[in-house]
Amino acid sequence: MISVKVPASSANLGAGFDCMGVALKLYNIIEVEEIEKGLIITSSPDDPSIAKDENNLVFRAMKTVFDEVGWYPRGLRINLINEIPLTRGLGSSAACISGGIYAANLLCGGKLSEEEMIYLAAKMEGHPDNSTPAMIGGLVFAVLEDKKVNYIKFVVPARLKFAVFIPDFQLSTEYARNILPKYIEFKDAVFNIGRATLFASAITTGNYELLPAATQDRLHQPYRKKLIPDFDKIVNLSLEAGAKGAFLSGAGPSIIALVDENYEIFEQNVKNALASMDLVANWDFMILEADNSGATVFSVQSTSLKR
Ligand SMILES: Nc1ncnc2c1ncn2[C@@H]1O[C@H](COP(=O)(O)OP(=O)(O)O)[C@@H](O)[C@H]1O
Ligand SMILES: N[C@@H](CCOP(=O)(O)O)C(=O)O
Repeated sequence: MISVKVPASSANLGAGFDCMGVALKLYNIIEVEEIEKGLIITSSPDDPSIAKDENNLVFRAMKTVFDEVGWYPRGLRINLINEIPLTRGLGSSAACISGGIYAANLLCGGKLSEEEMIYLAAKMEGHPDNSTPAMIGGLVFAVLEDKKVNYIKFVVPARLKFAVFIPDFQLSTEYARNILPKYIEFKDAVFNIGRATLFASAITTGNYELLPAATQDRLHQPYRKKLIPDFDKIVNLSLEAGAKGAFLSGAGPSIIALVDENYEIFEQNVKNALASMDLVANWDFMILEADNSGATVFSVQSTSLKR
């Protein structure tokens, strides 16, 4: 059996719609093994929205690898141990896709290169901003091209923390993409290019004072925040408590605030405020570090059946 550990991820990071994302230290584990025949899928905690047949996202990701390399297991057992909350903007689907591709590649003897896996994952997800950090870790700047992903991975220092606010309701990425406008104004495109460029420079040079300005967005948040009660309240709370920027995580509904080494004071202030605020949803709160490793093998026992 092969066990693969794959991180959550937060995409967009403010202005970098579909091209920036970071892996986070919150993990799903995918255990796979070749069996004589059939497909057995188990999941814990169990969730009715997780398919247990060929529609399962991890299985579908694995199948893209088998189709690509022309090797198929006789049968397959998949066990999913999930820590990443579903449909909350923390890359649960990217974790399934990148982790499934990574596990399938191990099962078939490592026929695909890392670049090929990154491309297959981004193609399946439709954008590379979650799938690439889920695969290789770090904070990634990535563009999906015709046949490859062009990307740069930045190894995130431990002093930068990610304060994650997770509400008790879901928002599917598909839905949150469909409500975006087909066209945007030229000035909004200019606004975002400036902020995304500033973010890339500020984060890689450690100029965190620029992050509140660099994480502003006009491409997706103005439209999506209407679907997220409390969005402005949580963002303002974070900024008042000293965050270096606060924004929607991926398509939402989770919100992320960037915090530096003063995170313990930030954490205390936020927890106190959350307890007394009048909010529509219940918001879970946790402080995470970036994961700089991506999908990794947890353990390998025997891999596939003898042929
Ligand atoms: N652990 C899992 N196992 C199987 N499918 C999953 C798992 N996690 C997420 N999914 C699939 O991904 C969907 C959520 O994807 P999406 O709407 O993109 O949200 P997210 O922001 O969490 O990636 C779920 O409805 C489910 O179909
Ligand atoms: N760039 C995408 C990112 C979606 O991330 P998810 O974690 O919400 O699936 C978008 O904003 O649609």
